[in-house]
Formats: sequence, structure tokens, C-alpha cells
Amino acid sequence: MTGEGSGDGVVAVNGLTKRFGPVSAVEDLTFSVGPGRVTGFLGPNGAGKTTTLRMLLGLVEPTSGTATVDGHRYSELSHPARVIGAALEAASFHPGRSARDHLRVYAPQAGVTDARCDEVLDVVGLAQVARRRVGGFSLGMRQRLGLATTLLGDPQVLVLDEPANGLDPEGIVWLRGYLRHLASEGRTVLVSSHMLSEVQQTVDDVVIISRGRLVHASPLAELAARARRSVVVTSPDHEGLQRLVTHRWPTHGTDPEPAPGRVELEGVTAAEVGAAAHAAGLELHELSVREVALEDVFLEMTSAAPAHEEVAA
Ligand SMILES: Nc1ncnc2c1ncn2[C@@H]1O[C@H](COP(=O)(O)OP(=O)(O)OP(=O)(O)O)[C@@H](O)[C@H]1O
Repeated sequence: MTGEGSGDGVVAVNGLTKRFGPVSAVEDLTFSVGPGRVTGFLGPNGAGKTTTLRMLLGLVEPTSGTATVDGHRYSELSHPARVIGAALEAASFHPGRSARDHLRVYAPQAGVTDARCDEVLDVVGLAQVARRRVGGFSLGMRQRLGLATTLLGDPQVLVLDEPANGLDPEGIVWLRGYLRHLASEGRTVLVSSHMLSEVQQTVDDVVIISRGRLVHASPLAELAARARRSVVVTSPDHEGLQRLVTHRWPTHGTDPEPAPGRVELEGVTAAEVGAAAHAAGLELHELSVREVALEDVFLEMTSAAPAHEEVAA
């Protein structure tokens, strides 16, 4: 790549804030996304993902802070389509237009020829239906066409909002592979989703927001290390159970508000707990292993954040 678009490919969000009247949709958000990796931009519905991406793409003016790509705001880019390609939400397509004609409308804007339109249709698997009217396309086909549109200018940075929506299982597998391929070419790939499990097999890094604020940013592996198993133990002898735990595993409890007669322990096995209870003559009613999946870690993180701040307009 030469000229614009050969920058560092870094998406940098710094102190980004957006208020809609009294609602703070995005509040003092800071993170960066690097090239050669697929990054999941995650948060529950209404967390502020779309607003953040819209600010990055110059569609919404920040109240304060900056969102840049290659160190520039979107409005400062002379050839934005070569730098950043984005598919936000379900793009609207003219139903009477063919897939090919849809792309040809965008081609001059992206500074590319009609041949490039055919190329990207081929890449996303729509070459066979290039001349069919978009009105008859399934949601999955529309998603592919949206992706094709973002690829027109061969941008270094790709921003995709919930790209797996509407894709069938085969399409999802294809998308995963394709996003990984784009990252392996040194591109920056930012994919938003409200479910970690949806992108878990695709992303290298995660940026998690909740109620407009950053709650976590790290490689996925670091987050995965938080997924854990615990042992749930209940006994009708509340005091006996408490005595046993305090004596044997004083630091292994995980439950911030333990209920009488119930403990949840980490770093021990059910067999160890069973043996100790047996030795202590303690009657148990439950001894079970609880898997805390990665999605649960994500849900815990995003539900614990403070509510959207109401600010003075
Ligand atoms: N134009 C607007 N006017 C007023 N409030 C808005 C506007 N756009 C977004 N909001 C509010 O800002 C908050 C964040 O919304 P946003 O759409 O960015 O979240 P999201 O994470 O993208 O959610 P989803 O996954 O549901 O699209 C929500 O409370 C939303 O109601």
C-alpha cells in the first residue's frame, strides 16, 4: 500500500465522551486497537458501541475527546475509503439495485474501478448473484454485501458492527476465517458484538465497555484466564460447614455474600471437600462443580458497572 492508508493502522480512542442531552452514551473512553489482530469491541445492548464507532467514522461529533485512525480524525483523511472501511448495523440497500450496481455506486467515492467491484463480490462469495436484485437477498447475503462495500478501497482498518448477524453456520465459519486472513495481512480488524461467545473463536484482543465506560481491555487469553471452576458445598449444619471452611480453606471462598449453609470454593476439588467433610463428620446436601464460563466472566463484568450517568445538559 502506498500513500494514505500506509499509516500505522492504529485506532486510538482517547478520553472519548458523548452526551445526548442528559444521557452520557460514552464516558471518558480510552483504548487503542492495533494492526495484525482481530479485536472484539464488546458490550451489552446500549453500552455505547455504535456511538463510539460512529464517532470514529465522523458520523457523530464527540462532546469531548478524540477517536483517530493513523493519528488522524476521520474528517482529516483525504481518502477515507483507503484507510478505513466500515459496515455499521444493517446497511440499507436500494432493493431494486443489483449487488454489482450497489457497489458501482460506491466505487467512484472509494476511487476504484468496476473491476474492483467484481473482485470484492468474489471475495465475499457473492459472484454468482452479482446481478440479482438486493431486494431478494437474505440477511446473510446483505451482510456479505456490506462487507464487500467496506473492502472496496482496500482499507488497512476494518470496522464491522455485529457482522455475524444473519449468517448461517457456514457463513459464520467463513467470516471467522476471512477476518483472521485480513488480520494476517497486517490489517486492523475491529468487530463489535454484544456477545463474547459470538466472537470468542475469532478475536485476539477484547475491549469491553458497559454503560459507556471501559471495563476491560486485554488479549483474549488474559480474560480467558479468569474463567474458572468452583466447588459449591451446602450443609444443614451451617456452623459446622463454616468451621471446616475457616479451618481448611480460609482464603478459597468466592461468594461475596455467602448464604448460611452454603459456600463456593475455588482452587479445591470436590473430592478434597468431600473427604474433609467426611473426616469431620459433616453432613453435606450438595457438593457440585460449577463452571464459570468466559461468557459469565463477561456478563459479570458488564453488569457490575455503574449505571449510565445522568449529567447536567
Ligand atoms: N441519537 C441519540 N439520541 C439520544 N440517545 C442516544 C442516541 N444514540 C444513542 N443513544 C443512547 O446512548 C446509549 C448507547 O447507545 P449505542 O447505540 O451506542 O449502544 P450500543 O452498545 O451500540 O447498543 P446496541 O448493541 O443495542 O446497538 C443508549 O442509552 C442509547 O439510548
